[in-house]
Parts: sequence; C-alpha cells; structure tokens
Amino acid sequence: MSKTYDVIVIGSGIAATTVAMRVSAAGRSVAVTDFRPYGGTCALRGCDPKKMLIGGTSAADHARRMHGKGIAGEVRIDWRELLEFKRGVTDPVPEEKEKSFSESGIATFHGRARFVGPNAVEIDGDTLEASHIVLATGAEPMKLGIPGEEYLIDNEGFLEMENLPRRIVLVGGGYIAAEFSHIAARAGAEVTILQHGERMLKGFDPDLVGWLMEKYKEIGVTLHTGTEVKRIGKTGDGFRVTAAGDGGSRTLEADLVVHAAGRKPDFEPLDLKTGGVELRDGKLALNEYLQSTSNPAVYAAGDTAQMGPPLTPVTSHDGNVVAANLLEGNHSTPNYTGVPSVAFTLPPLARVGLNESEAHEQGLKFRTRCDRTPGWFSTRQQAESVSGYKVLVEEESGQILGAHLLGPHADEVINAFTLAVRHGLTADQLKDTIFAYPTGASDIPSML
Ligand SMILES: Cc1cc2nc3c(=O)[nH]c(=O)nc-3n(C[C@H](O)[C@H](O)[C@H](O)COP(=O)(O)OP(=O)(O)OC[C@H]3O[C@@H](n4cnc5c(N)ncnc54)[C@H](O)[C@@H]3O)c2cc1C
Ligand SMILES: NC(=O)c1ccc[n+]([C@@H]2O[C@H](COP(=O)([O-])OP(=O)(O)OC[C@H]3O[C@@H](n4cnc5c(N)ncnc54)[C@H](O)[C@@H]3O)[C@@H](O)[C@H]2O)c1
Repeated sequence: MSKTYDVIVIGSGIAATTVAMRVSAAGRSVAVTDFRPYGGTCALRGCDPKKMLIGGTSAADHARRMHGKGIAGEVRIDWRELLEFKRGVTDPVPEEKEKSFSESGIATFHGRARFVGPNAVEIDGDTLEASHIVLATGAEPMKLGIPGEEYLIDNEGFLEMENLPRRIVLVGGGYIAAEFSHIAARAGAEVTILQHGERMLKGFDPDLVGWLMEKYKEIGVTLHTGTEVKRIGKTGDGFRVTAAGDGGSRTLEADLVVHAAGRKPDFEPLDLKTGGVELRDGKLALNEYLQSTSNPAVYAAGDTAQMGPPLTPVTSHDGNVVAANLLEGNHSTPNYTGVPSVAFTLPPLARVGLNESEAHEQGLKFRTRCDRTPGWFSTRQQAESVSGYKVLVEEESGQILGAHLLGPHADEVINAFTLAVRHGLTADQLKDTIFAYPTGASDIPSML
C-alpha cells in the first residue's frame, strides 16, 4: 500500500533539511529519505569533519611557526586523537538529525528513492506518493574511467582513516586536494598532488594561488601539474599510480590514493525517466524557480540542482527558494550574487565576486589594488610568511566588484567583502567603516 504526503524530500543534507523543516513548519506533511546516515555531505563527509581536522593541524602549525618566538618544544599530531575529537562532533549528527525531523512531524525513511511515476517514488519496497517531490540528492565523486579506479578512497574514506599513511597521492588539484594535502602534510605524511590542469585551484585568483604555492613547497607537498592519472595498480602493501604529463609518463608508489578530481550528481539510480524529469546537457532541466521544466511536481536544490556553485551556503539558499515556492506558488528565484568561497589551506585562500578575467569579459572598467602583505601586523602577529590581497573596484560607481584574500584571517575577512559585493557597497563606504583593531578586518581600509 502506498503512503501519501504533501512533499517527499530525497536526501538529508542541508538542502533537504532546509526544505523539509520549512515546509513541515507550515503544516504540510513531509517525508524524508536517505540511503546513508542522516546529515549529508557537509556535516558528515565534507565541511565540518574537514574543519575539525584543520583545527588540529592549524594548532600544530601555529605552534611550529611560533617556535623560537616564545613557544618551545616539538609539537606532534596524534592522528587517532584528532580523529576521535572529530568523531565527538560528527558521530552524533545522524541520530540528532533524525530526532529533529521526527519531533517536527516529518516521516523518516532509510533507503534509496527511485521514481516509479511522476508523483511517486519507491524506497525499499515502500511506495510513497506526493504532490511534490524535491531532489536534494547532492553530488558524488566523478567516475574517472581508469583502470584501478576501485583503489581510490574518496573524501569520506580520507576523513575517516584510522591511521595516517606515510605516502599519500591526491588525484586532482581543486578544493579537496588543496585542503587534504595541507592536513596530511602538517600531520607528517609525504604528499603528492597530480593535477591535470595547469595550476591548482583554478577558481581562485592566479596570483594569490601562486603565492600560496610557496607554502606548499615549505610544507613539502609535491605538485605535478599538467599531469593526468591513467592507472592505479595494487602492489604488495600499497599502490602504483601511473600518470601522463608534458614530461612523459610518471610512476609513483603510494600507501593511499585519494579521489580529489571533482564531484557531480549521480542521477542514474533515481530513474528520472520514469518520473518524467528531463536532463539538459547532463544537468537537471530546471526553470528559474528550481522546478523541473518537464515535471512541475519536481523541484531540486543544492549540489544536485547545479544552478549555483556547489557550496553549503548555496544549498541552504536553494532550499529556502524551493520551500517558498512550494508554500506560496512559484515566485522566489535564487540570487547567487557574491557567493564567497574559501579553500581552507593554512593560511586560507578566499574569494568573492569577480576576478579580473571575469570583469574584463563583462566589459567593466575597474581599478585593481593588489599587494603581498607579509610585513603587515596581522600577518606578523601570526608568525605567518604568506599573505596578500587583490581588490577590484568599478571605476564609475566605486563599487567593490571582487575581493581575493590570502592570509591568516582571509576566511573571516572575506565575509565583510561579501556584504559589500552582495549589497553594492562602495570602496569609500568600506573605507569609512570603523573596524575593531587589531583584527583581520582592520586591514580592509588599507586594501582599498
Ligand atoms: C570534502 C568536502 C569538503 C567540503 N567543504 C566545504 C566547505 O568548507 N564549505 C562549503 O561551503 N562547502 C563545502 N563542501 C561542499 C558541500 O559539502 C556541499 O555543497 C553540500 O554539502 C551539498 O549539500 P546538499 O544538501 O546539496 O547535498 P548532500 O549534503 O550531499 O546530501 C545529499 C544526500 O542525498 C542522499 N541521496 C542521494 N541520492 C539519494 C537517493 N536516490 N535516495 C535517497 N538518498 C539519496 C545522499 O546519501 C546524501 O546524503 C565540501 C564538500 C566536500 C566533498
Ligand atoms: N572549501 C570548500 O568550499 C570545499 C572544499 C572541498 C570541496 N568542495 C566542493 O566539492 C567539490 C569537489 O571538490 P574537488 O576538489 O574534488 O573538485 P574540484 O572541481 O575543485 O577540482 C577537481 C580537480 O581535479 C582535476 N582532475 C580531474 N580529473 C583528473 C585526473 N584524472 N587526473 C588529474 N587531475 C584531475 C581537475 O582539473 C580539477 O582541477 C568542489 O567543486 C567544491 O564545490 C568545497
């Protein structure tokens, strides 16, 4: 027998939670399902567990930078203890999340949903029907289509490994490679990154990424750009990674090989065709209200919608848009202006708004302020050696078009620039703001 709800939400990450809680609070009957423990990528396999590990590595890194400056003695990371510290925060999430759904009157299911009709899904033998179905199914590591792919561990495996292996190879050179390499190298592993692009972190400003690369050298991370992984083989107690690059073929021995080569939604298990949900260029075909153009009963939010950048604050923004449209009819559209992004390296790298090539492409007239700032108080006080900024200001309006920051406080200071970019503040308005001193934000007027 089938069960009927107003809304079925597939997934239990931030996008799903935002929709389910808001719609249920408005009195609609809601069912949620996930085939993994409840909580989604950010809380269980992404942002939060990663930041827990970075907390430990950053404490050790800071102590090492302060060596001979008032801090004495060797600092060592105890991986097992750090993992336990992380687990203390992340392990309770699934139970707490399910409890909060149940307390809100949301029906909870555990299993993979697939469409059995335009308004119906099947979950482990149960058929659920609803006026609306929300896809909040996130993204998965991309298939690389190379021999030995099965030997790769993904973000989930890395963030759960019991022991830190000696030699780690990361396949890819984006966010995950940038952050995991900094964690592993600080914790004592020999890390190599194999990146098929020309440089790391292609979404970030090239000059600031170049400055950050000095840090990679300093902490002993080996980077091979222009290098594509072709095969992974098993050896007696480890793996052999074969890659091809400009300089020919390269073979590396490793104890662990990590997937850091991009993520995308996995639509296959959902049987979208049966649900009447069409794809366009491999993405869900959605209108501006995040509603399927082929099946109006279906909406999508977060990484699976692929409308904004695949970042946590975007997933909750999408979730709010979908919830508003479900409750009051289509009227809300997402606004992705000024979404900030941070690579949590040590020090962190951050951006918001346009970079120089995007501003040129839009035909904008702008001035750029850019400098390295190792001599600034905020950097010296942290015993850091690498920091800098680039800020783009539109000539005529004086508005901040984009900000790119590298340094000990970049991950927090970017939020002040986010406010400026999203709400059209001018450089003069930011300059006229009185920031608390001595903080990272008190550097802002000197960047304008
Ligand atoms: C290692 C890592 C670090 C990250 N760090 C950051 C960061 O620092 N800051 C940031 O902003 N973003 C970060 N991100 C990105 C961020 O985690 C994602 O953008 C966000 O979690 C996506 O949320 P979501 O709700 O769209 O999907 P998810 O949280 O991925 O939730 C989707 C859920 O749907 C379930 N599901 C899928 N298909 C089905 C099905 N058919 N039936 C039932 N359930 C299904 C999945 O099991 C999953 O739990 C990171 C990502 C990774 C991988
Ligand atoms: N701090 C954050 O906000 C954060 C942190 C981690 C992940 N994330 C999210 O998760 C997503 C996935 O992260 P990611 O680092 O896996 O992807 P990414 O898209 O950031 O980077 C993937 C990189 O792998 C390279 N690559 C692809 N195939 C390759 C191959 N066969 N050999 C060598 N290199 C290859 C690509 O050129 C690319 O540079 C990101 O898009 C991001 O939105 C965000």
